[in-house]
Amino acid sequence: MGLLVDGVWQDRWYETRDGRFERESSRFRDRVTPDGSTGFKAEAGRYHLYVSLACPWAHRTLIMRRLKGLEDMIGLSVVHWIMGEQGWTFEDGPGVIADPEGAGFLHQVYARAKPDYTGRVTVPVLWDRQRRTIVSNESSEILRMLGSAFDGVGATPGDFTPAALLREIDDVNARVYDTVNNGVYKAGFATSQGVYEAAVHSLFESLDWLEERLSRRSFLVGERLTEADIRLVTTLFRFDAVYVGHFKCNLRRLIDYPELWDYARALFQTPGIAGTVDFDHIKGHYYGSHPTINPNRIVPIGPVLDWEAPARRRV
Ligand SMILES: N[C@@H](CCC(=O)N[C@@H](CS)C(=O)NCC(=O)O)C(=O)O
Repeated sequence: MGLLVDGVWQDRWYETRDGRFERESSRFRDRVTPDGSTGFKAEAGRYHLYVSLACPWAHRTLIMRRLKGLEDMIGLSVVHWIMGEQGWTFEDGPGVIADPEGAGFLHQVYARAKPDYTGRVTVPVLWDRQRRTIVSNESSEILRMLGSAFDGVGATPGDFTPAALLREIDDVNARVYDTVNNGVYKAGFATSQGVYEAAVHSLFESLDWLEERLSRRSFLVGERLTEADIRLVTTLFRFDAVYVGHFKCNLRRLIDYPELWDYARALFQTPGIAGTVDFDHIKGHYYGSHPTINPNRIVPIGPVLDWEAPARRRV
């Protein structure tokens, strides 16, 4: 694990300030648009997505690529689940899909885009084959692009951010991002008791709030699947397998929340989504890549969860 400094890889663990993990903001923030006014026009075959199947941020973009039927239009590379001294790699293994240009490490893809890049080397990455650069490495923005930019060139119809619901989607996303998606990391990477406890309390207050919300409705916003659901569920998929144990988010498990558990299964069973979930990469990554938390890298066998058990909700 490390980062690039002026294009040179340095092996370094996350630094915390007062015991607090602070997520660095993404550096590549361009946009693909239907008309190409940003310099990145939506075209079939032009873009390539780099993901880790372990990573909840990358997972959202993979789900959107699937739901919008973009698999033939946007290429895919999948890194190895272990993030070691060289960061993400393309070392061969089940489920790994190599870089089409033969990079061994993801940091080489970043350096290809910007030879003097300084910053963390994260997934997901949306790569432009034509301009040979990174369009974006910010999952929330890649998600929006995949959700609509390719509609004029053959994407599957379906709007996951309808204008009438956008304000509410953004509001739910903001709380879910801070306390749930990133909340589990704040708890897991905390290096002081107080910081850990505060993160866990905020996380479970939000899960209680989501449980209550889902007792009155099938999905987070409106009576349909929206981007807000896609953003929440990647954390729920990982919750009992990883966050309860490895990140010590153990006040309750996902399966202790009847509505959230039903909701997570309904999304899992939505055509196409189960194929994006890889519990071997998920467990192998977290338990194997964080030596300060799990120095012996032993991967627990359980929990045994029945993701195929019928859900009351239907997407
Ligand atoms: N804000 C970014 C965060 C992405 C992120 O942190 N990804 C993690 C994997 S779950 C990563 O690649 N970390 C490598 C590192 O921080 O060095 C996004 O949402 O796209």
